Parts: sequence; C-alpha cells; structure tokens
Amino acid sequence: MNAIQVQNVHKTYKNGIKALNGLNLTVESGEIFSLLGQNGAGKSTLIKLLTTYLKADSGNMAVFGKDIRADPLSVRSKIACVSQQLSIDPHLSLKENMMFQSELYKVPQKQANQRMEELVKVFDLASFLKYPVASYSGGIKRRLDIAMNMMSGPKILFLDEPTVGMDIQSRLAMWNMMKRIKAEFGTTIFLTTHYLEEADSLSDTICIMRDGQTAVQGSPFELKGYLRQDSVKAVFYTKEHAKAAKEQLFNHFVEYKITVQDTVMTVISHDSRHTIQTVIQFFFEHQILFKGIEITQPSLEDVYIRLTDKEAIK
Ligand SMILES: Nc1ncnc2c1ncn2[C@@H]1O[C@H](COP(=O)(O)OP(=O)(O)OP(=O)(O)O)[C@@H](O)[C@H]1O
Repeated sequence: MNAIQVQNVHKTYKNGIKALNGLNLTVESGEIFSLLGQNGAGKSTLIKLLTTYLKADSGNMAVFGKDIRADPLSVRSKIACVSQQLSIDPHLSLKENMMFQSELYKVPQKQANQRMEELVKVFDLASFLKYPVASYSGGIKRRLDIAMNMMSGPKILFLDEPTVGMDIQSRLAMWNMMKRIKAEFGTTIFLTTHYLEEADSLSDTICIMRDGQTAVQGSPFELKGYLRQDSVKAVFYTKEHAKAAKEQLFNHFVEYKITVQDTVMTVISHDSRHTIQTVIQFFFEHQILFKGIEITQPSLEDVYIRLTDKEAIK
C-alpha cells in the first residue's frame, strides 16, 4: 500500500499566493522519500497539509489509504514530524524527554520503557545518558529529537531539513540514523533537504518540486537518466574565466546549451564526443586558458538545475 498519495492538490494562502498548484506525488510504504525544490517551491506547505496542520483547497490526499480531510485523527496517530525547531526540553534528561513524549501519545508505561531502551540502543545514545540534555551538541540534540519522535511508533516520519547547518561528522551520524529507522523499524521517511548529495545517497525516491507542482519523481538512478545526455564539463581557474569562455563559445555555437556554476562550464549538445573536440579546438584557437575538460554522465545536480533554474530551462 502507498504510504502517501497526493492527487491534484491546490493551496492558495489568504494573501493570494498559490503555494500548491495541482501537485501529484506518491510515497511507497517503507521508503526514504526526499522532497527537493528551491525556496518557495511549496515544500513546507505540503508538509503542513500532510501533517493536518493546514487544509487543502481542493484535491485528494491520503495517508495509508485514509483521506486526510475525512479522518485527520487517524492520520495524526500514524505520523510524527520533526521540524527544524527542536522540541526537546533541555531541563529534562534524555530518558525523561522520551518518556514525556510517550505520555503525550498515551503509550502504556511498560511498552514505553521497552521502546525507549530499544531506541537508545539502535541510535547509540547510551553514552549520552549521564550528561544533561542542555550540554549536548546541536547534532546530538537533533538525534535525540528524532528518537523522541519515534517513541509513538509512527509509520511515517517527516523530517524537515534534518541536517541543515551540521558538520560532516554529525551529518553522517544523521544519515546512519535515517537508514537504521528504515531498516529496523520499517518507518517511511519523508524528508526535505537542500543537499543533493544527501538525497542521492539516502533516497529510494526523489521528488523535485517547482512552482507548487511536481517537476519530476523517480529513483536517483531514474532522475539521472532523465536528461538522457552526457555533457562536456570544462573547469577554469576563476569564475570570471568561466563566464567569459561561455560568452565566446555561445557566440560561435548557438545550438549549445551552456551553463556556468562557479568555475565549471557545462555544455549540453546532441553529440558530446564531437562537442568535446570542437570545444578544445575552439579554446586553443582563441587562447582560452582552462584547467581541465571531460565528458560526464548527468548528475542529480545537473537534473536539479535543469528543472529548477529558470534561466537554465530557457
Ligand atoms: N502562511 C503563509 N501565508 C502566505 N504565504 C505563504 C505562507 N507560507 C508560505 N507562503 C508562500 O507560499 C509559497 C510556498 O512557500 P513554502 O514555505 O511552502 O515553500 P518551501 O518550498 O518550503 O520554501 P523553503 O525551502 O524556503 O522552506 C511561497 O511563495 C511563500 O512565500
């Protein structure tokens, strides 16, 4: 059964902003699903609708087959949502925080104790039990927040940018935690992130949103195949060199799609092998200095830029 089904959902705020404009998406039970999109694409609005915090204007939304509007209480009992605002109480201990959460969800005491022991073990939190929560690092507080939200045994866990601002070590620990939630508890994870690398390595399915709609949904592998074209990437010593080379090249070869990100210029054409020869020859003839050039397979980042960068789509 699908964990989440969203069909043709519209949501306009009172100020007239259309945040969702006929959105469709499907989340399979037990998968890690990542939602990507630029600021303002409508990701938070969708999470607010799915967690029953807001109501859609029209369209259908179901969680494990239950219509969200018709049966919000049943939906709430199956989900947990970890926002960027921590919900842990720094004055309570790690165990007290977890037990408090179980009381909110009316989990029987014995079952709550067992669940807490299990979560502490699975998430390697035992070594932190002896320290007060107020002394934990940001990364550990975030992990505790997620563990606490697992106390009610949710079937779907919503995580809103769980690794934002984390150092690499904390981020890896969080990735490991998400993988364990999926593997050990079978929980469906619905994640928003701005880190493409994170979505690529963790997700079973990725959905890229644009202007309140789904631009594309598929596995990381399927999405990379979406462009169906290799590209030629040339690296320059400075951003300015890359931009100047783009202008020169574009003036001669108007049929090429050329983008520049930092010091990297990407050229998309119908025949990359021919293009790389032409570009190298052009650089030598025009004495354009470059660091390196190669043919690359499309990355998730290329797909994301093509689908969300309005300049690149033109
Ligand atoms: N409460 C609100 N009232 C009016 N407009 C809103 C409200 N919340 C969001 N919006 C607008 O709706 C659109 C979608 O916003 P939303 O927060 O869902 O996007 P997002 O993809 O989550 O962005 P971000 O990545 O910045 O969090 C934006 O234009 C935003 O300004």
